[in-house]
Amino acid sequence: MARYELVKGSLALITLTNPPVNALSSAVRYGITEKIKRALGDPKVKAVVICGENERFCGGADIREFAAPMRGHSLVMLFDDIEAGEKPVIAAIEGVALGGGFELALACHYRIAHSKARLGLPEVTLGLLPAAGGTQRLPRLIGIPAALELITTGHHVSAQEALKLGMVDQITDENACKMAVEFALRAVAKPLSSRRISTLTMPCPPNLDALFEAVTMQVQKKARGVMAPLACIQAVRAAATLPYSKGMKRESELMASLFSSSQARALQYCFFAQRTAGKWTLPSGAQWSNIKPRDIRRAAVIGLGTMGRGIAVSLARVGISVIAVETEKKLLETGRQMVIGMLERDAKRRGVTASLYLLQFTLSLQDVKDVDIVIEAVFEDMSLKKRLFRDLSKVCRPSTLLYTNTSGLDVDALAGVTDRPHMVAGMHFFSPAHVMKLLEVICGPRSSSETIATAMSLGKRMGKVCVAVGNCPGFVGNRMVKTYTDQANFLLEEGATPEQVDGALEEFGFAMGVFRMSDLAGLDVGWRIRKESGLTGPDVDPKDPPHRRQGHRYSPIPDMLCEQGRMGQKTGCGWYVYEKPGGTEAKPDPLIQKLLEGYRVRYSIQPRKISSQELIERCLYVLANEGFRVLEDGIAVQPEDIDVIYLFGYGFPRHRGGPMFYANMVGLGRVLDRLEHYHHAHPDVPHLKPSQLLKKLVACGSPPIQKWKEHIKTMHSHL
Ligand SMILES: CC/C=C\C=C\CC(=O)SCCNC(=O)CCNC(=O)[C@H](O)C(C)(C)COP(=O)(O)OP(=O)(O)OC[C@H]1O[C@@H](n2cnc3c(N)ncnc32)[C@H](O)[C@@H]1OP(=O)(O)O
Repeated sequence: MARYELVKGSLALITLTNPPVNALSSAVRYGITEKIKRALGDPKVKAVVICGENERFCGGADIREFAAPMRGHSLVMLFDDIEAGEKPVIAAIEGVALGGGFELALACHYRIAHSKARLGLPEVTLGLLPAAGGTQRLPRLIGIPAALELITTGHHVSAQEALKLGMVDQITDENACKMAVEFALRAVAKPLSSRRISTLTMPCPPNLDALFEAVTMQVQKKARGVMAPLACIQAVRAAATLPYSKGMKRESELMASLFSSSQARALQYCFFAQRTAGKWTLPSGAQWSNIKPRDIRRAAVIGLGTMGRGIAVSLARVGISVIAVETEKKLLETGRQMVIGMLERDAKRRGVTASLYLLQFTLSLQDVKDVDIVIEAVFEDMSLKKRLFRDLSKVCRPSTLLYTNTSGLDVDALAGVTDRPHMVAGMHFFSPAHVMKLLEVICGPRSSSETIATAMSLGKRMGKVCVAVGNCPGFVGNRMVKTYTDQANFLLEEGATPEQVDGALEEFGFAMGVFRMSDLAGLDVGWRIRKESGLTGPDVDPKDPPHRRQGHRYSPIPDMLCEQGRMGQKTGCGWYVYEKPGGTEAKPDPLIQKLLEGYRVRYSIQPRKISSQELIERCLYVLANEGFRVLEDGIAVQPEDIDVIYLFGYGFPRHRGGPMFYANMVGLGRVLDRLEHYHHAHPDVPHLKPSQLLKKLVACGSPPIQKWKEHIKTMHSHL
């Protein structure tokens, strides 16, 4: 796990050998400890270089080992030994030096980095803090403000930034290891005392209290209820106010309070869930590792509304040429200006040149005949989309893949009108498409493995987190979210206010509660969908009373708001009132209170005080319950896929892990009990009825989430 070589007769080269990222597993820690002892004890050795195999220094501690208490060799002791040693030790950083990997580099006397390397202390993103001296050494090296920023955000920095901040001593475009060897031989004669970071005097700014207070407020605002960033601040404060050894003790105590916390477990689950979701499998046996995606160079985007523009930008900024099609000159010109503006702003932010030459705008569908793929992003109207897909069949060359950006319509119905149903699938982007990370790739029953592989690979190229899902109304995300918003509406009927429901959800960790979010997105979006599905408007069965549809409970309150022109932020009022149309500061609206009171009187509903616990349970357990149905219906393959969709597409708080992980943390037995209780109280809400899979898992003793897949396997897959 660590290789030892004697180079040029007097230099020990220690190479970490734990692919793919040379994580500091217990075996690697043992390996380095042994090799360092050998090098420091060998009189022939005058200097030491530490590097990583496969041009990757080290990705930090082995996160998989965090599932159990840490055993084996201590990194803290190893790093103290390296730093205190009388021979210069040089870290040769290629690829990444992250977490424990960067702490290892901080314990060395010099750091040489390749110009493409990235460095950082991302522990906070895993619910932890850098507990191998990172919170004590980094502020001594680069100052408290810069260290606080890096440690509380977990941001990685480039080698160039690292050099500017003083995190590394040199950067090179050549092989960093070779460079470090030459450097080491020169360093032999130099004194080491000023190179031991733990002994350096802390550069303390005069307004220390104000600085820590400001950072604490910033962190609390950005990550409400999240423990790790606050613990990081306390650890850096210890570095600022205590001697090194006492600071280390504080660092270790704070780490102990985080290590087994539910937040740390959730955040580490998210790390692996994201990687698990990328490894898609289809029932045919086709999977990410055995199907070659097509190489995409030319794409067409049909429709230059909000979604189409974002998709065009996402494609062009990764070097794909885009033909954007609109039906009217005015719409085309507006779209063109918006896309160019977005690309230019994006390029300026990234310090690159906007690739405007990749864009072509046209009113003629004929112009897309030679593209590799088409992404349709027209209005959410099935007959319009079918017409377009028929036309695309005629216009496009036979090898062109066709994707729809529908947010919930039947992908197979669209495939069915084309001459190439196996080359049609869904690519459901989230708005704004050039910003939001999630891409649901919808696999229709006839979509070929290559069509799916190409969408997944293209999404990845665009920087998206891609999840392959099956074809059903709303797919995974929107199918589930309906149950959540329905509960929120029912809770209003029963006595809650929008601000109470939102308050509970925001306290739970959502950046925005359901009603604020609906005001931001526009209430008309859901209204149009409800009208199309016959839940409101002229197609409603006249025998249905306003609060029942198709035999189930229905809340007409959102429709009532739309009928009054309350479409959300854009009209200056929705569930809240805003200072002006387009305003963003939500204030409770007495008119909404009146509307709710009138509604309750009309339907003889006795309002009651509803606890935050009930608000959370009703909204979130029903969400997980639908997630279990999604799994049993074979629309998602594994709970990780659902959680990734919710983390990246719906703002589910990461420190709660996603709806399925959250249900698992609460305890499946408890979720089942509460759902039974609520379903008993509301028998006309089928979504509250516990799903078969939830019951099955509870009956099997509530296995850990990673094992649920074994209980789903026998069910029918739509993927
Ligand atoms: C007393 C306690 C003392 C010390 C405590 C130290 C705390 C830490 O060090 S916590 C770990 C901090 N490090 C990180 O957070 C880095 C996490 N990894 C990454 O950010 C990325 O993986 C990457 C290193 C930047 C590489 O990215 P990429 O090239 O895109 O590859 P991936 O697909 O992400 O990863 C490949 C493969 O490696 C697995 N992996 C990555 N890092 C770790 C790790 N630190 N521990 C265990 N496994 C790791 C990752 O899951 C992938 O595995 P698959 O099986 O292929 O999914």
